[in-house]
Formats: sequence, structure tokens, C-alpha cells
Amino acid sequence: MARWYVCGLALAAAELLLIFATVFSAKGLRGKEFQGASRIPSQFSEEERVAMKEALKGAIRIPTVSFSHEKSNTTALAEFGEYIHKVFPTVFSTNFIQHEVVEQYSHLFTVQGSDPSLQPYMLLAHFDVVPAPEEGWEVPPFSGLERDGFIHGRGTLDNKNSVMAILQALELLLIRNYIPQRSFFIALGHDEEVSGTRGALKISELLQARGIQVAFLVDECSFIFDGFIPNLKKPCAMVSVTEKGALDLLLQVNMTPGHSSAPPKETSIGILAAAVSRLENTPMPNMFGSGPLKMTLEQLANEFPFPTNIVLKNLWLFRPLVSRLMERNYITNTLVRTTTALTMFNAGVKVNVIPPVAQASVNFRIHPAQTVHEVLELVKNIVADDRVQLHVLRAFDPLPISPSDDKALGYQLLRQTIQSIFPEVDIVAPGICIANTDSRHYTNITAGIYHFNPVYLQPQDFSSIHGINEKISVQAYETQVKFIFELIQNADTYTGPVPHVHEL
Ligand SMILES: CC/C=C\C/C=C\C/C=C\C/C=C\C/C=C\C/C=C\CCC(=O)O
Ligand SMILES: N[C@@H](Cc1ccccc1)C(=O)O
Ligand SMILES: [Zn+2]
Ligand SMILES: [Zn+2]
Repeated sequence: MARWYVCGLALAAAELLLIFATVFSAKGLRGKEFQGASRIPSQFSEEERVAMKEALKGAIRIPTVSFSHEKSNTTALAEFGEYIHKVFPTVFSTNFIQHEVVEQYSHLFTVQGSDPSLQPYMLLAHFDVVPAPEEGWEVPPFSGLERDGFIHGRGTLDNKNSVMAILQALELLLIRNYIPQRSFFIALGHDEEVSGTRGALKISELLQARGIQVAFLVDECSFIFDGFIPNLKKPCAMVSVTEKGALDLLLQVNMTPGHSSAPPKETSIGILAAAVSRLENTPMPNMFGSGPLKMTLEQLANEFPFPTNIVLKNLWLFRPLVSRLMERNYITNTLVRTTTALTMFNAGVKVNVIPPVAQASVNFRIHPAQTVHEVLELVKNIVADDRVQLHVLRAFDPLPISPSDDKALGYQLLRQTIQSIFPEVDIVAPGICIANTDSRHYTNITAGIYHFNPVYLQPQDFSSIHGINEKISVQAYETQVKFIFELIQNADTYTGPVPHVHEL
């Protein structure tokens, strides 16, 4: 009897031990694999949803306009700094997050992850905006008014939506006690619209001095495009893997002034007008076939009806046809060539005086397959008039092409997150950023520069960027917050392009 009793006790003890062991090992496993158990669902309460849209509206109401370095609203830039402290208190009070102000107004956050073996990444955005004269707007551009489900105002797409969504997603994760494993940086620029040389450039120098290299960064300038290409009924998420270069040229003609009653055969105005007109009428060469556009089209091919699918799949044969079709539309045209935009023209002092000097500015956006030097040579040949002086005001080459293969962590993380947040989008393709962004200042700290805003964009929305009636739907903004909330977690749990093989 006693023996049985002892035996029974021993058995019970063993059983208890076993239970403990199972519980502990299960915990250990979950801790290691991470995904399932510690994942925080991207669901927000009604109260949180109201707070997040109100936070964006408040940001829109601060008129952080950059007109030039000399002319920017520094009061508003400073106020914006105070504003983010107020609406994201947890971000600023968390002990593993360091906050630094760079060049008075830009912000750098260092979020220290728990696993130092994982290479950090970086999220970029800017909170300065281009000016917005009130004419033509349905609602005043700095009112942040909500109407018919949309928040209106300058910066709702470019780029306060990203600034606020990044901090908002982090705030919500922190409130839920999330502790990131992979470190990351958040860099918020205050002078992107006027070159980023005070904000982004200084932040990149600071990080470089600290010996930091990031695995990848994500910035503005690409969207889920919807309705841009005739025949392509489905939306297409483009993650841009390169950015165009730029060249700002000043063209100047000087002549001896005199009495307009006895004019010379040609005036500075006439000579300059003819030169810029030649530039406008002689587009830079079509570079179709080089750069990431070929990859994009190959991936898109299957989404088109017959015969476009066949045409796109056989570019070796149809290249001339496709390249001509791309030129026809002013948006797809940007993807095949260096664009030429005549943006300023000044001359003359009085109606009866022969003008001493005429000046024009031309803004080129350089195709990734060309260089500043090549564009300058082409311009000289087109202008072909020694009386027209060419002065380079600013120039930089296109960015290198970031990897988009199976091993490219940044690209794959974005692809994975797009697929989970936008299940209806089945095309994710590499693209080209046709404008310029702060990310070009970060080539010293990463080879993985990706442009993606998790927001749908239709052609009319495209014209609102730097134009009138810029707006974002409340639902689109919530989805952007959700996307970043997931992206941060995915960066911690990412296991490679073919996950879960071990479970088979
Ligand atoms: C085959 C190609 C497939 C789809 C192409 C469709 C559209 C892509 C072309 C143009 C891209 C449109 C929008 C991006 C432009 C500007 C982004 C916003 C900000 C840039 C930087 C700034 O000004 O702050
Ligand atoms: N991002 C703006 C302003 C800019 C222009 C050129 C260089 C740098 C910034 C644009 O692309 O128009
Ligand atoms: Zn921008
Ligand atoms: Zn802009």
C-alpha cells in the first residue's frame, strides 16, 4: 500500500514536472519563433480612430511652408515639434527611444531594439510643405477640415500623412507594450521641399559619424496606382527602387540696352525665347529598355487583356511600339525619359527699353539611365547658340537601383506587408520615383532605398500633390497607420521569402 502511495506521489510529481516543462518549453518556443503569440493585431478602438484623424488634422493646420531656405515658416516648423510631443507622449517618454532635434527643426528618433544582432532600418518622411495659395481650393488649404470622409489640406499626401502615421503607429504599438526586436530610426525632415540639405543631409552625416549602416529605408514618392494605365483595371503597388536625378539650369542672354524706337534685329528676349522653345520641342531621348521599367512591365504583362499581354511579354519584338505608347501619356512619359520643364522666365525693365538681360530657368528630371553630364551635353547641342549662357544652379545624378530580388529584405518586407494589408492588390512591382526626395541624402548609409506610401492614388490625386485640393480619406489614413503598425512588426518576425517551410 505504502509503496503504491509513494509511487503514486512520485508519479504525480513527475506529471507536474512534465506539465511545467511543457508549459515552459512552449513559452520558450513562442518567444523564439515570435510570430503567432506576441503579434499585436492592428485593430484600433473607436476612440483611437478618432484621435488619430484629429491628430492628422492638427498637423495640417500648422502651416510649415518651405518656399526657399531663406523663406520658410520657422515659427510653424518649431510649433510642429511641440505638436508631436503633445500628441505622441508615449513615443517621447519611452526609455528605449532616443529623440534628437537636428538643425533646429528636423527630428531623429532612435528606437533601440532588443536584438542587437538584427541590422536596423529607417523610416523617412518630411513635414514641410510647398506653398498653397487659397485660390481654387474647395476648403482652405491649412484648415484640416473633414468633409465627406476626406481630410483636406496641404500635406495630406505630401507628406504629413507619413510623418503622422509613422509616429501614430509607433505610439499605438508602445501603448500595447510592444518591444521591437530590430532597431530602427525615424528621420523627419523639415526642408525636403527645398532640398533637404539642412535636415536629411545632416541626419545622414550624424548617422555616418556613428558608424551606422541600415539594411534599408522607406520614404515617400510611390503609391498604389489606380487608373493610370488604360486597360489595366487592377491597382498596382509600385515600390520605387530608384529616383531620378535633377538639373536646374539658368539660361541667360545679355544685350546692350537701348531705345526701343530703333530695335536691333534680335533682342535678348527673342534669342532666349527661341532657345527655350527649342528645348521644349526637342524632348530628351527615350531611354525605354534600360532601368527597372522593363522589370515593371514584365511583371504587369499578365494583368493586361489580349493582345497587350503578348506585346508586353515580348519586348524584344515590340520595344519600339511600347516605348512610343509610353511617351503618349504625360505620366508614363516621365518613366521613359529625362523630362524638360520650363519653369521661370524673366526679362525687361520698361516697355520702351531694349532689354539688357533675359533669364529663364529649366528644370530637368534625369532618367536613371542618364547622368547630369550627358544631359548637359544634349542641352548644349539643342540650344546651339553661344549667346545663350548656361549656368548650372543645382545638379545631381539619379540614384543607384536598389535590389528587389528574393533576398532584398526591404523590398520583401514591403511586398509582404502590402499583401497582408491590401489583399485585393495582386501586383507589387519595382518602379521609379519621378520626383526627388530626402532619401537621396542617405546613399552613404544604405544600398536599399525604397519609396512607398501605402495609399491609393488616382490621376486626379496625383495632380493635387503640389496642386490644389490635396486630400486623403479618413479610411486611407487609418490604413496607412495600420500598414506601418504591421511593417514594424514584420521587420521583427521576417523569416525570408518562403516562410513556414519547416512546418511541412
Ligand atoms: C508601367 C508603369 C505603371 C504604372 C505607372 C503609373 C504611375 C507612375 C508614375 C508616376 C508617379 C506618380 C506619383 C509620384 C510623384 C510624386 C510623389 C510625391 C512626392 C515627391 C517628392 C516631393 O515633392 O516631396
Ligand atoms: N521634392 C521636391 C523638391 C525638390 C526638388 C529638387 C531637389 C530636391 C527637392 C521635388 O521633387 O520637386
Ligand atoms: Zn514630399
Ligand atoms: Zn513635394
